[in-house]
Amino acid sequence: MTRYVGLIPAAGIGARFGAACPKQYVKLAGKTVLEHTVSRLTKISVIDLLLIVVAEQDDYIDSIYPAAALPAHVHILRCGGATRAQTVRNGIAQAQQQFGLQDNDWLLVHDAARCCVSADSVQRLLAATHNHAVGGLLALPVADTLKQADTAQHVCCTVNRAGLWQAQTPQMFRAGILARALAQADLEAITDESSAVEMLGLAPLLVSGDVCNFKLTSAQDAMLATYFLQQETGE
Ligand SMILES: Nc1ccn([C@@H]2O[C@H](COP(=O)(O)OP(=O)(O)OP(=O)(O)O)[C@@H](O)[C@H]2O)c(=O)n1
Ligand SMILES: C[C@](O)(CO)[C@H](O)COP(=O)(O)O
Repeated sequence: MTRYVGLIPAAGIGARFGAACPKQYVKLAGKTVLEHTVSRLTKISVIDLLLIVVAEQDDYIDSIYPAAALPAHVHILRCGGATRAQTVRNGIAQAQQQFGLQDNDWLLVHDAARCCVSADSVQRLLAATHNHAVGGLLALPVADTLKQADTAQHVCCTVNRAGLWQAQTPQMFRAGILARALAQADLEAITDESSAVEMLGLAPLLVSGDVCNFKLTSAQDAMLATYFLQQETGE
């Protein structure tokens, strides 16, 4: 039977965020970013295995999730890599060995840093892709006019935004396709799963996401994320 497996890359250092700890461990609306993200994905009932991939030397995770604190289908893997793509590749490899991840299983890769993802948007992705030959990702059509900057940060041209989308996560692919794509890709160069799959000559489906599913990247994002999180908890 095909499984739906969630994989949360949570091994970054949050350099652009600039906090004293990696941004996935920053507290917003009473819980860490990671706890919010995990809580949202555990609400997706079709996901029957959820893997949190942290850095091998992660000093934070055990205090947040003491051994018995996680639901039975949620597991922590200490195999994060130097890049996000390496973290995902390492997580897939360990999932194959430790949890019998099969090529036909669906894998939903979701950034720990996207802690405001809505269950509705994940359900839209699941509904749109569960019979799709390749898989797909949540994304937003570009709404602003886009400028290409020169080295002096002056406008050198305006980019035609027609047909341009901003990729979000989850990005959902059959485990076999994604494993093959990541085995062939330059893991220092790609910044999402879809780009590796595209390099196989495949065309992932774009599924409309939500503006609240933005990625916590710099410190100024914390206020907006807190706002969205408080809407959810009604605080
Ligand atoms: N080697 C890495 C780098 C990133 N990530 C994860 O990938 C997601 C998106 O990456 P990004 O926003 O770039 O996070 P950081 O790499 O931590 O941020 P920065 O680039 O500012 O250091 C985050 O949840 C991050 O924890 C990861 O698992 N392994
Ligand atoms: C995967 C991603 O969130 C899609 O927009 C984005 O590519 C991650 O980029 P980052 O530089 O690792 O944050």
